[in-house]
Amino acid sequence: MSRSINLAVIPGDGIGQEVVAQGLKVLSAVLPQDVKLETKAYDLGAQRWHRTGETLPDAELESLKNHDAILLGAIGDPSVPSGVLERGLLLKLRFAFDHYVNLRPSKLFPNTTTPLAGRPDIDFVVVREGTEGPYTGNGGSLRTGTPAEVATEVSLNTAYGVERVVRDAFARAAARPRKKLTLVHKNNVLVYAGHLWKNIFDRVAQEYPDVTTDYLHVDAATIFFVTQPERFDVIVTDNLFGDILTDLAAAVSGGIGLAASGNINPTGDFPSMFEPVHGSAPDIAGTGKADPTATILSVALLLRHLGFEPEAVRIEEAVSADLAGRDGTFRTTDEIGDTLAVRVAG
Ligand SMILES: NC(=O)C1=CN([C@@H]2O[C@H](COP(=O)(O)OP(=O)(O)OC[C@H]3O[C@@H](n4cnc5c(N)ncnc54)[C@H](O)[C@@H]3O)[C@@H](O)[C@H]2O)C=CC1
Ligand SMILES: CC(C)CC(=O)C(=O)O
Ligand SMILES: [Mg+2]
Repeated sequence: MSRSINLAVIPGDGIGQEVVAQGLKVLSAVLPQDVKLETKAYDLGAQRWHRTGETLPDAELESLKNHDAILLGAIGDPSVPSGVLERGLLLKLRFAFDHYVNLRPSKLFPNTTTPLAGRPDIDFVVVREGTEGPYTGNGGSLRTGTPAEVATEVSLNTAYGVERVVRDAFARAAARPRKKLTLVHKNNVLVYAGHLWKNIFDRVAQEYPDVTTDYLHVDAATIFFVTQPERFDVIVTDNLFGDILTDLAAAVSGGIGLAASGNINPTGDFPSMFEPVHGSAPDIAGTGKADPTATILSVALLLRHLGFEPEAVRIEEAVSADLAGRDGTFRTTDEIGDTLAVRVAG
């Protein structure tokens, strides 16, 4: 049987371009010869916007649908008004392709730095809702720019949207050895959205008697991410809380340069999109300091999603071995990519 991967690549802005180049290098190196890899690069991001004023034209959105998956670097640049690309390109993709499961695993690899005492055993996954919450653009501003300005940014939560992501999280928890699922929200204050989440969570829990469940308010969850991260196995939460918690998760488990993610469309109606958790890091773009490992681990998630499990494991093992061997000597983005490409090929 001949196998192939038809991959869309959106390098995007800042370090996005640098880390995606390394991700592709490792992807090419890990694939067996009988797998045909076709890539198509999409020129989307700040440069395109400056040139044409476009963020994500319909023709490109249509074309992106024809791929097996998307590899994205990062979107956003200080030269573009805040939100234009983040909303008009990145979130537009996540919403248009119904990426309702934003999967963000955290693992403390050997020999990596953590600010936490005692190197706790961190191995959890955040299932962040990806299409609703306060990120839908459901807001507005009155008397803009005046001292009497009023702004709203309403969090949208539908029973349909919450139930499908909660179900996905229960299924993931049931498939893991510890079988534990924590709902994180803020239902002591956000009573409407919070109770919708909690009620659906409790109802679906009845179908999973083997899964231990837990609930934490998001503020308390931040305490436990730092003091007791080993208590977490699978976490399900809304779009905003999940965004914030996963940067914190990255910071305690080796750094933002190691944090991978997948924007999954579980129904397979649209291509899923894989990207590092971090952004375009304008402060280090062009310096060679960007760690491409997060993107390379996102490539592993992409391969697993497409059914290339052995290749995904090879990348994860190569990263683990590479991190174990790091002695603190600075290596450029390219050097890390080259090393990992050699490791996965060997
Ligand atoms: N998925 C995406 O495309 C995302 C885009 N952004 C956008 O990126 C731009 C910058 O956002 P920030 O808030 O500064 O977040 P950021 O994640 O780009 O950077 C935060 C800090 O982490 C460091 N960092 C990030 N990735 C790193 C890597 N691979 N290796 C080493 N250090 C790394 C940066 O140097 C910076 O000090 C903004 O325009 C923002 O909207 C932010 C987050 C996600
Ligand atoms: C730039 C945001 C829209 C995305 C973000 O910070 C994230 O998905 O982690
Ligand atoms: Mg974020």
